Formats: sequence, C-alpha cells, structure tokens
Amino acid sequence: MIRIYYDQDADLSILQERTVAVIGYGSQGRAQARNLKDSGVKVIVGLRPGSSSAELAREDGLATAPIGEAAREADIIQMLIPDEQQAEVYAGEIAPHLKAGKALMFSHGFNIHFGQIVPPQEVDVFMVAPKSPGPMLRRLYTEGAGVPGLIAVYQDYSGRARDLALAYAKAIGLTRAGVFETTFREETETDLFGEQCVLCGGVAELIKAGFETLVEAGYAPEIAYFECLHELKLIVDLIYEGGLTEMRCRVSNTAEYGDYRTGPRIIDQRVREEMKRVLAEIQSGQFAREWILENKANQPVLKAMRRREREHQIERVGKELRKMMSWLKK
Ligand SMILES: NC(=O)C1=CN([C@@H]2O[C@H](COP(=O)(O)OP(=O)(O)OC[C@H]3O[C@@H](n4cnc5c(N)ncnc54)[C@H](OP(=O)(O)O)[C@@H]3O)[C@@H](O)[C@H]2O)C=CC1
Ligand SMILES: CC(=O)[C@](C)(O)C(=O)O
Ligand SMILES: [Mg+2]
Ligand SMILES: [Mg+2]
Repeated sequence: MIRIYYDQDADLSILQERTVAVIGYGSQGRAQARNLKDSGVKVIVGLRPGSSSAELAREDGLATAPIGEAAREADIIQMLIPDEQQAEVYAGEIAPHLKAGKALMFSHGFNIHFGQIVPPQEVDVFMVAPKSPGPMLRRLYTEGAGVPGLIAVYQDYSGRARDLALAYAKAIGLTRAGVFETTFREETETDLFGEQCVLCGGVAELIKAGFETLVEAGYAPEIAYFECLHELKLIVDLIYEGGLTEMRCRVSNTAEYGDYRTGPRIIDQRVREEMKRVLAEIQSGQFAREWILENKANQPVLKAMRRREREHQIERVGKELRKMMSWLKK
C-alpha cells in the first residue's frame, strides 16, 4: 500500500531555517514562491537579466536576484524554468554554486531522469511535484486547501533529503491534500504520459474531433463549442468531486446509458494500443530525444503547431463567446 504523507508528517521548521532560491517565476515559480513566503520560508527568486517577471515578483513582495547570485545565497535551489532550458542554465549558473551540503530540487524529473543534468554527489537532489498547474496551486493554498503532489529523492547526501522534500511540500500546501513518495523515473514517465495521452493531448484532440464532427454536419459552431468544450469543465468538476460514479449519478440516465454504450467505441482498442506505444516511446527516451533536438533546432515544430492550433475555428468561436462570460478572469 503506497504511503501518503499529510501535514503532520512534515516539519516546516527545517525549511524555515534555510533559504530557498526559486529559479524562474512562471506558472510554478510564482505559485510556489508565494506559497513558500506565506509559509514563513526565506525565498529569493532567481531571474535572467531583463526578466519580464522581475517587477511582478517584487510586486508580490519577493526578493529577486540574478540566477547565479540566488544560487550562491541559497541552501536549496528549485529549478522552475522550462524543462528544455534547465540543462544550459544549470551548467552556466547553478553548478558553480552547488557547494557540498546544498540541495538541488525540481518539480518534474525530466532533466535528471534523462541525464541532461548530472549533479555533484555532495548535494541532496529531490523533487516536489504538484499535480496541478501553478495558478491552481496558489489559489487553493490561499483558500486553506491544497493540491496533491509527489516527492522523490534522487540523492540524499545530508541524510535529510526526504525531510526537506516533505517540509517543502508542506510549505506549498501539498501535504494538506496528500503527498505520495515516488521516484524520478515514475514521476517523469507518468507525467509525460498523462499530459500527452489524457490531460492535454488527448483532451484537446477529443474536443476538436467532437467540434469538427458537429460543424461539418452543419450544426452551429457556437452550439458545438458549448457542447464539446465549455460544458466539459462542468462534467469534469463532478468527476473531480466524486469520481466517475458521481458524474454518472448527476447526468441524465440517457447520458449515462450513452456514456457506457458509446464511450468504448470512441476510446477503443486502437487508442489503447496507441497509448501503450506512446508510453514505450517515453520509457525508451525516444520522446526525450525528440524534444531535446526540437529545442536545439529552436522549436520549429512547436512554433508551427502553436500557430496552427491558435487559428483553429474552435479558438475563434470560443474567443467571441467567452467575451460574454463576465465571470471568467480576464
Ligand atoms: N506548468 C505547470 O503547471 C507545471 C510545471 N511543472 C514543472 O515545473 C517546471 C517549470 O515549469 P513552468 O512553471 O511551466 O515553466 P514556465 O515556462 O512557466 O517558466 C517561465 C519562467 O522561466 C524563465 N525562463 C524561461 N527560459 C529561461 C532561460 N533560458 N533562462 C532563465 N530563465 C528562463 C522565465 O523567465 P522570464 O520571466 O524572464 O521570462 C520565467 O520566469 C518544469 O520542470 C515543469 O515541468 C510541474 C508541474 C506542473
Ligand atoms: C500541469 C502539469 O502537471 C503538466 C501538464 O504536467 C505540465 O504542465 O507539465
Ligand atoms: Mg503534470
Ligand atoms: Mg508535465
């Protein structure tokens, strides 16, 4: 039975005695740095020269410094810049300051697991991975709640790496919801699989396929948008609150019957076989190699797909309809 850690299992004081450098102030960096600060932890935000985030960090009441200076001052260095940027920044600005007894940490295991960052042996290396986008991590923390997360220890030079990981998880609110211990390999492979096959890739294609099917059949794009995109949050919220059973209890019997009857025809055996192939590509390092080379070529595929997807009809229709939804944060 996997062990789940909660607030009572973590000692925040061992982190409050230390200084944490949060490198990067984006989705995770801003959320984690603000939560750490509100939990009484001394934080320095490390940013590149001319960073567009520096002013925001200071407005949020956080100290900022150039990355190298933050790494030099801190006891724990948390790498919260994009995965594809971490290896170069680590080599140039973090590694020179990784003195014996310090700690290097991550919120995703990509660069350690695929050997892009190889830390010295005299430091702790661990991960605290929120299972949530950054803004939700911050919002739930401010509401006294938390998101679940994973911890993993790669190197335990001090003998306290797990204690530090748990203290960090508590400081950003994860132990309010539950923290599981895993490995860098398991977090990396499951996170890449989940974001590609379910959370981002799978869901986006399901939404677009449904929308395109209805529009090509002559139905109004606005109706297709509400049916295949807008209402998805309302359905997923029910699943989030009470599992598939709760959702199936709350929708009509007609919808529930259609769910059982048609769902397996959409996500069929071919899809399941393809998921296994995707997992194998992740496990073998083939995806990592592809993503690393994509970045060495300055992201031509990513940029082309970004442009194409932003021009999709569902994005144009949705942008107009969301203008009428005053409750959506601008
Ligand atoms: N996004 C998420 O919700 C989740 C992310 N993670 C993991 O967290 C880590 C951070 O991801 P995420 O928060 O999405 O990252 P972001 O893309 O949001 O990071 C943006 C920040 O990184 C800085 N940055 C970008 N490139 C460079 C560079 N070359 N040199 C120095 N700084 C740079 C930016 O600086 P500037 O401000 O100057 O532009 C900015 O502060 C990753 O390992 C990711 O896998 C884990 C769980 C969820
Ligand atoms: C938000 C999250 O957990 C993701 C999808 O794995 C990510 O942003 O990398
Ligand atoms: Mg994830
Ligand atoms: Mg991810």
